[in-house]
Order: sequence, then structure tokens, then C-alpha cells
Amino acid sequence: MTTHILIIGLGLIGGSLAKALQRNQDVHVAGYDADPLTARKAFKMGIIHSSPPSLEQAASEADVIVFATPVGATIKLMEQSKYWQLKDDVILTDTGSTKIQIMESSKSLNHLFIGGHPMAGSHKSGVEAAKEVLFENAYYILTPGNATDDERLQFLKELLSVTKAKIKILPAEEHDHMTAIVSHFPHLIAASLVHQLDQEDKFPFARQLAAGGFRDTTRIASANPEMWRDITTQNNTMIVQQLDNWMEQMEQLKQMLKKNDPEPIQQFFSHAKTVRDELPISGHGAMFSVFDLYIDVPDIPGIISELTGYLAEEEISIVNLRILETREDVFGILVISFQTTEDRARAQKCMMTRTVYDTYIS
Ligand SMILES: NC(=O)C1=CN([C@@H]2O[C@H](COP(=O)(O)OP(=O)(O)OC[C@H]3O[C@@H](n4cnc5c(N)ncnc54)[C@H](O)[C@@H]3O)[C@@H](O)[C@H]2O)C=CC1
Ligand SMILES: O=C(O)C(=O)Cc1ccc(O)cc1
Repeated sequence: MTTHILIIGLGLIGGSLAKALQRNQDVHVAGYDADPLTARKAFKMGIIHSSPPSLEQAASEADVIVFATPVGATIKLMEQSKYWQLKDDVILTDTGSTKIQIMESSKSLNHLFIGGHPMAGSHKSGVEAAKEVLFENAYYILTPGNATDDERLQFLKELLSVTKAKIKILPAEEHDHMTAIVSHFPHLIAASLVHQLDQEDKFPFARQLAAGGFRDTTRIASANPEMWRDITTQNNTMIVQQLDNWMEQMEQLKQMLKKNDPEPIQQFFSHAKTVRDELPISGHGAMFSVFDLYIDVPDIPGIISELTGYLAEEEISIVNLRILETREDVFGILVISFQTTEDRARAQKCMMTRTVYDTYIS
């Protein structure tokens, strides 16, 4: 029997999920977006099987409804859904980055709601950025709350298993506490660093110097501001707690820096390095599914097209490509990003066999 899935919100996450869910046998994935152009584009790109004109009508035919909208819009849509004529055994779920307020809202619904959060994404948004493999190896958190329908929870887990994400059940409070630390608060810090650069008016050339480390640390500041406004207002209490901890830590750091004793300063960096180096990498809680390969390349015309040409010949897809301008000698570092570790391993092998350049994985 065909499972009818309706995805509401066809941006980065809704689009990626729609595409991945099509891997299931016997599913029909319908997609709806407040922006009709987005829905049309998703249909043309093959991300959804159909683009129904009426949300209510599509909802009434669905076995599973996924809210993949910014979390503020999700709460409003959940409210509206009370007035839709839904199937009795429909499963409602979402993809939002916050869970406490969403689970609170779900209490007034007449149908089963299982919270969800695929913890992979990027600073990009919109249907154009959607990709089928986005969730591979990432954690996909489910927060069933008080919903005790094991059969339908199991059904949803099986449906989502085609994303190749690692599904984990958590209480909403734990989810919001941990995401405040590893995702929401770091986002505010990234944005603050960019503000700090923006306020520099003595030497405006500083922007030109903002390469490497600054770009890496602040990449997420390029994400969708409306999405992050909603996340920040919903997980406000946990984020403010993190800010309190941070300010306390910064005060200690300031005292240490004022003393300017090299030993504790080195220890400060050393401890951070140890913890950072021991963080689980891809396949163990990766937040973003891109895998970088570093290649030492000489500064000769045509080198990039030569190397990407080899990858194209071996049908290895590239997600991104950049040059680190950190060296002043005749070599530079070309960084090519791939969607999966398998693609990166193939690319490394390709470079090793077809070129003389050294490759690294950091
Ligand atoms: N961007 C990321 O890296 C991640 C985002 N999330 C969460 O997933 C959700 C979606 O995020 P993205 O896909 O990145 O956003 P996005 O901005 O790429 O897409 C959101 C889509 O929802 C549509 N939309 C907005 N309000 C709507 C409404 N009332 N009815 C129907 N469609 C509506 C927009 O037109 C847009 O196409 C958010 O709740 C976000 O917190 C979760 C994991 C990662
Ligand atoms: O781009 C990045 O690094 C992210 O952190 C993506 C992201 C954004 C929001 C989430 O709820 C989960 C992941």
C-alpha cells in the first residue's frame, strides 16, 4: 500500500528529506510551500512527486505530514492543522532545530505528533541547496514526548531510515540543552565575530585579511536570519544560560590575559585542542555533511581545471572548492569538498594515481 507523505516547506531541509524519502518503496511524496515558485521548482527538480495546490486537501490525504518550515511558522501551522480533516492514524512530525516549544504546542493537537530534528544542514537555504545525501551519517533526533504509540513511532523510524541518518530518541529538554551548546549559541558567537569585524573602522583593510580561520569560524553566520531568529526566540532560556557561562569564562580569560603569563595561556589552548581533536568526526555526530580533501598544488595556470577534470572523468561529484591563501611560496592548498567520505576517498585515490601532488585529510 502506498504511503502518502506530505512535506510542508521545501527549502534545504524539506527538499533534502523529500528527495531522500523517495528512496522508499511505494511512497508518494507531495510537497507544499508558501512560495508557489519554490513548489514548482521542487517539482521540476524531481524532489517531490506532486505539488498539490491546496494544503488542506493534501493534508487530508497524507499518512505522514512533515513540517519543514522555520520553527515559528511550524508552531502556527500546527495550530492550523487542528482544523484540517486528517486521517485518524496520521503521523505529524517536524524538522525544527528546537523542540521544547514545539512539543508543548503538540499537546493540544488531536493527532499523533513526533518531534524531529535531522542534525545536518548548512548555512545555505532554499530548495536549490537540497541534496538527497544531506542526512547520511548525521544524527536524526526524534522527540516522541508523551506519544506512546510504539507502532507508529517504529513506522516513522523505518520510513526515515532511508536517509541513512542515525535515529536517536531524546526528551525535548535534553535536545534543546545540547543544541544550545553545540549549535545555537555558537551561531550567536559567529555572528558576533562578524559584527566585531564590521565595527573595525580604523583599518578597514581587516576585511580583506579575513581569510582562513576567520572564515571557518564564521561560516554559519551566513545562514538564514529568519530561521535563526526563530530558533533564538524559542530556545531563548537555554541560550541565555550558555551566554552566562560564556561571560563567566570570558571574565576568567580576561584576568588570565591581563597577567599575561605564558604557561596558563598555553594550557588554555592546549586543553581546547585536546577536546577539539577528540570530538567525534564524520559518521559520529557530524553536523554538516561535507568532507574536505586538501591538495598541495603549484601556482600554474589551468591546474584547477586539470584536477577537477580528472574527478569529472571518474564521475566524482564536488560540493565545493576553495584555495587557502595561507602560503607565500609557489604552492597553495586547494580544498575540495565532497558529499560523502566514499567520494573523498575515491578523489584522494584519483589524485594519488593521476597527479604528483600531496593530499591530506585533516
Ligand atoms: N538549515 C539547516 O541547516 C537546518 C535547519 N533545520 C530546521 O529545518 C527547518 C527548515 O529549515 P531550512 O530548510 O533550512 O529553511 P529554508 O529557508 O531553506 O526553507 C524553508 C521553506 O519553508 C517555506 N515556508 C516558510 N513558511 C511557510 C509556511 N507557513 N507554509 C509553507 N511553507 C513555508 C519557505 O518558503 C521555504 O521554502 C527549520 O525549522 C530549521 O530550524 C534543521 C536542521 C538543519
Ligand atoms: O551549517 C552548519 O554547520 C549547521 O550547523 C547546520 C545546522 C543548522 C541548524 C540545525 O538545527 C542543525 C544544523
